[in-house]
Amino acid sequence: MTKAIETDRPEAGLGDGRGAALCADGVGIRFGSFEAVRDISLDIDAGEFLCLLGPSGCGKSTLLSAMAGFTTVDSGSLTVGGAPVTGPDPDLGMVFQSSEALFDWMTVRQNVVFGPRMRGRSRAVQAQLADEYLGLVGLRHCADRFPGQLSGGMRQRVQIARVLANKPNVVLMDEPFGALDAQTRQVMQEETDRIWRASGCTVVFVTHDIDEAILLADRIAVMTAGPAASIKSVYPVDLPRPREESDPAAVELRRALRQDIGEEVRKALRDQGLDPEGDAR
Ligand SMILES: Nc1ncnc2c1ncn2[C@@H]1O[C@H](COP(=O)(O)OP(=O)(O)OP(=O)(O)O)[C@@H](O)[C@H]1O
Repeated sequence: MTKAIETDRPEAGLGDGRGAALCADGVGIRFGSFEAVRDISLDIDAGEFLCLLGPSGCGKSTLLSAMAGFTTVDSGSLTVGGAPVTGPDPDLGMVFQSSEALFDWMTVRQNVVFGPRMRGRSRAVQAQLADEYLGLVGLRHCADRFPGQLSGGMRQRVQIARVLANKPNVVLMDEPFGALDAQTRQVMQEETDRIWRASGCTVVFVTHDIDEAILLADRIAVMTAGPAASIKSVYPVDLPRPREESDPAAVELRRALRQDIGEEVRKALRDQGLDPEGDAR
């Protein structure tokens, strides 16, 4: 008799990790009387890596949080694979800046398989997922350690593995490497490029760092200064991967982005009553 073998096929409604298109159409978000973002429209292709750049406080995290279903939109719509975002969903994975998002009392392996375990996957499937995704982020040897026993960069890798173990079609990353030292950050950027190419999912990545965006993105969307922030411009990044900072096209793109974002930062400072040109006089 042939014994049925449980495969790792996603149950209905969950992602297959292959990427899904994400569409923001006229999105507006308010916090009481404060209008954070206004009329944001973005079409992100399945499997695309999009970076969101903009001045501090413009609304990048707010927009990402709405994409993740944590914040409701007041106008317009957000869809993933054509279906409206109505709340948090394992198909939309979120990687936070702080690795405090990990469960300190669980081992690395238990953290990684938390989502599949909650959805009742068998122990065999959980073991397979832990092995696959800890392997992808290079941490198989740390499976039995606790998050407190890992470095900041390793904890961020565990967060990424935990999100990918849900096989999301879209991964949202909110300044995931902002708290890391420069060397670890560089390694994590290279790892992210490799992991994203291996997984095939759609990524929306918020960062302050222009070089990080040029290294990772297929396209870079620049937001205006808030309040009522919107998308100012979108730059395609037509550079071969892995990317070199010294590539003349990267140098030119960096210059254009610095100028574009610099205008918005100066505008934000003026709105706060500061005079950004004052020091130069
Ligand atoms: N829950 C909230 N209640 C009220 N205002 C909020 C709330 N969350 C965010 N804001 C405001 O919305 C604006 C956008 O904030 P957000 O954190 O999205 O900006 P950001 O671009 O991600 O900032 P940073 O780059 O500094 O992380 C800010 O003015 C912020 O004070």
